[in-house]
Amino acid sequence: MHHPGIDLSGFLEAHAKALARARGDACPVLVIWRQEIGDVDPAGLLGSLFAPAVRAFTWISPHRGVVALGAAADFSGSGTGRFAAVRHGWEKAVRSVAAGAPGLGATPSLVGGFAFAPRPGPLPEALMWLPRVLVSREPGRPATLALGLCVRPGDTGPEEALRVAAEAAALLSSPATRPARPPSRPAGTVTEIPSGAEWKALVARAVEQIGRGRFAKAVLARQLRVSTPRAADVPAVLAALLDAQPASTVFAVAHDGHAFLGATPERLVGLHAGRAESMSLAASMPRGETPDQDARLRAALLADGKSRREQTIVTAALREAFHDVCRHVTAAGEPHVLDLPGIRHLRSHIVGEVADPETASVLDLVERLHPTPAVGGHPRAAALDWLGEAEPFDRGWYAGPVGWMTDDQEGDFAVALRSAHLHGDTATLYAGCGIVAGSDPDTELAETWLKFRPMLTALAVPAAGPAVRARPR
Ligand SMILES: C=C(O[C@H]1C=CC=C(C(=O)O)[C@@H]1O)C(=O)O
Repeated sequence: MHHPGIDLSGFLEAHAKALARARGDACPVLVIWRQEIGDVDPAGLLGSLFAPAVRAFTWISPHRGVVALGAAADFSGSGTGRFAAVRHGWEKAVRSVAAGAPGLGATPSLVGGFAFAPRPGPLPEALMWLPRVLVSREPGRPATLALGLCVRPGDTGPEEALRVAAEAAALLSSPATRPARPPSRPAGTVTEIPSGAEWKALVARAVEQIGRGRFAKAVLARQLRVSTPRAADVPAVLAALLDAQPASTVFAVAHDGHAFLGATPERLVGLHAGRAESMSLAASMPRGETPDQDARLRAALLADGKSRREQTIVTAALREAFHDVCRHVTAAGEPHVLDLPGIRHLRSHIVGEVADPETASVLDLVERLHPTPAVGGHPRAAALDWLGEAEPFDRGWYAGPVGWMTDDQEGDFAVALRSAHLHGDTATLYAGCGIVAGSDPDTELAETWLKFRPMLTALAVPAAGPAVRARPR
């Protein structure tokens, strides 16, 4: 890996100006220093990112890699206003930011995400932050480095800036090798919450509620709690996910001794140069064992009326939300099949131009879209109400928005699916299934195992055990 050194004098100059301003105005000033650093692969830095008690972030999609270390300033919020609170907090902060290299302003500044529901859990219900060190790269372009720092009126000199620069230098000079996969180890105990039988009964209850007209679709989730002999190695799990799921977005948030990570195929929304993009992803089918069987299952998914209805509900909701804030909305009526290792889904794209790019914020789009009927249900309120009664756990950050944004309120958020929450020696995995009229409890239960499997494999939990062996259809 070859990269130009950090422009320390430029960063220190920006810091000195910010310090003068902080003293003059008697209030803190944020500094963001950006520069191009050439040929640096964010995924190659994962091995040095996840030290205990350090805030860290990863978001690596086929179109952008972002890794970040430490936090210079947090932006949070609570309750139903949490998205707007982060948006306004960041808007206000940006007005007084002292930024170097403004030409690189379209690169990520804030990273983080949101819990599924507006409720605090082990991780906050909303947490976006300005990292101390952020490396970002789009394929075919040089990587950029962003250094973040909060300068306070009482600061005496550049010590903190020098520490940030040293953290960046240490990260960039870390060996650019992906960590080795962890050796397979005994699973310890695996607990299903709720049990397979109980969850199937809930699926049947959802179908009954649908029959009574309470809602048309609800995405019912369950947990797998895996306790392992020792804490999982986050970089190794991420490396395994990157290897196995190249078409997905591999993400991780480490905060306060908790890590939440996964490899999701679903993009919630991206806003770039005034163009908003989302996807309608729903309905699942396993991959075949042979090319012939695989082709048959693929055709069966496209032809399956129940699957098509399940996905159409998502497309319609996205289209409606896009029409509220965008013009020239295009949403393909016919879905494509997204083939992933072990599983496939129906997918279609929704694109629009935001009506007012000057005032648009990706967080406004996130707020409007989340939770889509791919993870909540339809109608939204009725489905969420029932899920709140039915699911015997809090979803935490599972199925919530996780991503990044720029100084200009553009950015990209994925839906945190195929994910796990790691704390100590416990990994809590999540999987949910869209239930509509005609859903079959046995098939849905088998589908949860298809969705758990990539994370179980990445955690090196042996694929034995009666439940893990269960195969659908
Ligand atoms: C809710 C999940 O998947 C969603 C995305 C694609 C297909 C889905 C399904 O077939 O039910 C779900 O709507 C999950 O993976 O936990």
